[in-house]
Amino acid sequence: MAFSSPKCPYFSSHLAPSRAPCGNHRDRAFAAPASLQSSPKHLLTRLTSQCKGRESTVVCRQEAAAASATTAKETVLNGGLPTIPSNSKECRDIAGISTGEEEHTVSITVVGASGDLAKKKIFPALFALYYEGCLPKHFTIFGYARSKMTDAELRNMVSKTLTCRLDKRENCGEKMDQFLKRCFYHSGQYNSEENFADLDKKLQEHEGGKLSNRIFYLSIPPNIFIAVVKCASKSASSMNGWTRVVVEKPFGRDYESSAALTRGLKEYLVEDQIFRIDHYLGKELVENLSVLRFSNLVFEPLWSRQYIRNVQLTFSEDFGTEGRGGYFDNYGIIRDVMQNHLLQILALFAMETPASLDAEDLRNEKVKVIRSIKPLQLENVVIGQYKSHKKGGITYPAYADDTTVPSDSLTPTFAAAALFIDNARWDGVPFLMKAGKALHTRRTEIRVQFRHVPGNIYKRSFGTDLDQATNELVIRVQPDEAIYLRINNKIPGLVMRLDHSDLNLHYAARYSKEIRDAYERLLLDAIKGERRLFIRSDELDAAWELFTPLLKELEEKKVVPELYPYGSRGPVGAHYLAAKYNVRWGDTNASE
Ligand SMILES: NC(=O)C1=CN([C@@H]2O[C@H](COP(=O)(O)OP(=O)(O)OC[C@H]3O[C@@H](n4cnc5c(N)ncnc54)[C@H](OP(=O)(O)O)[C@@H]3O)[C@@H](O)[C@H]2O)C=CC1
Ligand SMILES: O=C1O[C@H](COP(=O)(O)O)[C@@H](O)[C@H](O)[C@H]1O
Repeated sequence: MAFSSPKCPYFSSHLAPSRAPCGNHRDRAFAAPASLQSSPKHLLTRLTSQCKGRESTVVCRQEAAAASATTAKETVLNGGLPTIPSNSKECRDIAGISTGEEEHTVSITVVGASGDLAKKKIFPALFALYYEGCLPKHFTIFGYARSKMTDAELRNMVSKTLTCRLDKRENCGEKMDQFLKRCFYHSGQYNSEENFADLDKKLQEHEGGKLSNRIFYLSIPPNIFIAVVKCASKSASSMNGWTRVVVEKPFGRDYESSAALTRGLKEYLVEDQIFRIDHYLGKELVENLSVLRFSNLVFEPLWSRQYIRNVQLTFSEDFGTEGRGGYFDNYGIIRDVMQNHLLQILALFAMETPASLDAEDLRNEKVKVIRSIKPLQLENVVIGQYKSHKKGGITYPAYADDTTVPSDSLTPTFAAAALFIDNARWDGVPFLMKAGKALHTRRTEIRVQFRHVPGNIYKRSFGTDLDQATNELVIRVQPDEAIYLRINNKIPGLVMRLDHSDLNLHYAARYSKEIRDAYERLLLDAIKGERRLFIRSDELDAAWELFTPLLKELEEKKVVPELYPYGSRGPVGAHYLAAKYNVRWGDTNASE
């Protein structure tokens, strides 16, 4: 069975039944009539000739597939495999592509292969999957970009960023060579159907007439997403298997541009083919959030306004936007981190229990809770921008010192916000978000501060500051992944003195395994067709609906960000904001 390699446990173990790909067959736009499945080459010729010259090749292909489906009653199109009921073993196999290894191929085209993300994340993640035996037997990776490069040059470029697992290094060099032999390059324009048709020919050669499944990973600036999707769908989509498109953020810069992007994508794709990446969803501890909540009796009953005083979601980086100023100045930290990464974490934290782990059930709950968030008020938001700072003989630059940033830029590099969820579970509980660049440390965490113990008989032992004595649950997403619960205990001895201690699940101590990069998990899921960790379009709409009015107000009123020194803890305003809701940021304690 393909993909059920004994070395790669992920296909069998955590593959939640995925109804979407089998239940509604929405991948049809790029699929093939079953009657023709036995002869992909024949199919290719037929469909191409039928659709040639038609205004919408995609629609033409859909029609061809639909017509064939009515004649061949037992037909199905996702991957050209037989119809099977939702949630069945076979359905999972289709989602996981684990049918006859010899008959199918997966081709992954990294569009924008010459770029930073491709080099830094995508190729290394693909190699890590290969190294673990998680890619199918017949796979091919193509880099696509305008830069002129030979296959050898691509391989040379890619080889510089591949690394071996710390915990498994055997045969690494050999594996790298084998992996690189499966990587190819095709140079082309992003808006040229002809260039994509040439790519298609090369892909077909590699597929060798086998059932073809294709992923296009759009690692390019968003203004060219639609041109690429149009060309890829018209000229290089699979004729007899599935075609999926992985889309990188940013998905627009406000509600309108995001909706326009979605509309543009949906001219050529159906929703189930679109895999919008928010790489924070692929982070180990973000995925673990639901496990923590829903599989531990000790937490779920406490997960509400009754016991939780506030929730803090913080993202901080100890470096600025150097080298990315041009991109960043058009977006700012609210769009770059809050509207996506932190909001997604909030949604997972605060949602109701999904009916199942099915992607649609989970995403339904996330959408619901995002929609329940009260409109963001300007007075509940603080923005900042880092300024130059000299420390230890080094001068750290101001954001506006970047030559690609206008010197009078008002773009926030820091933001803090208080959000409130208008539902029975969370009424009145402040969810405080804080995200910033060029701060004193790099850390992402979720911090839950519980209420005071009512009528606490030990209150005298805590002095006047009862907040110091409340329990805190911290999920440290990165670095040094950990989940710890702060409790009160007696200091051993004959006198009654209390202390705070942490019950600590420290991943490095508990597990010898390296934590996987988020892109590995997400790429694997895209190959399997597992959509749980990808953003659905209505989720995206809800996220933009929440943030767009605030962003517009900030821009229209030209709100001036509070300056904070590079390497500091950010603007003081963030503390006043928290204090307004009787909250103290937990990450500002000296011990943190
Ligand atoms: N880099 C990162 O860490 C992250 C990136 N992202 C997103 O991922 C995507 C890719 O990021 P990244 O690799 O940094 O981007 P790059 O700016 O490096 O662009 C990728 C490739 O796209 C082509 N390209 C760049 N600008 C243009 C343009 N104006 N018109 C046409 N083609 C262009 C270039 O290839 P060529 O000239 O060879 O065609 C370039 O190598 C972007 O959407 C980005 O926002 C998201 C999260 C993190
Ligand atoms: O999406 C983004 O994320 C990175 C941070 O990602 P991480 O995995 O390194 O934590 C951030 O630096 C960047 O500004 C943003 O676009």
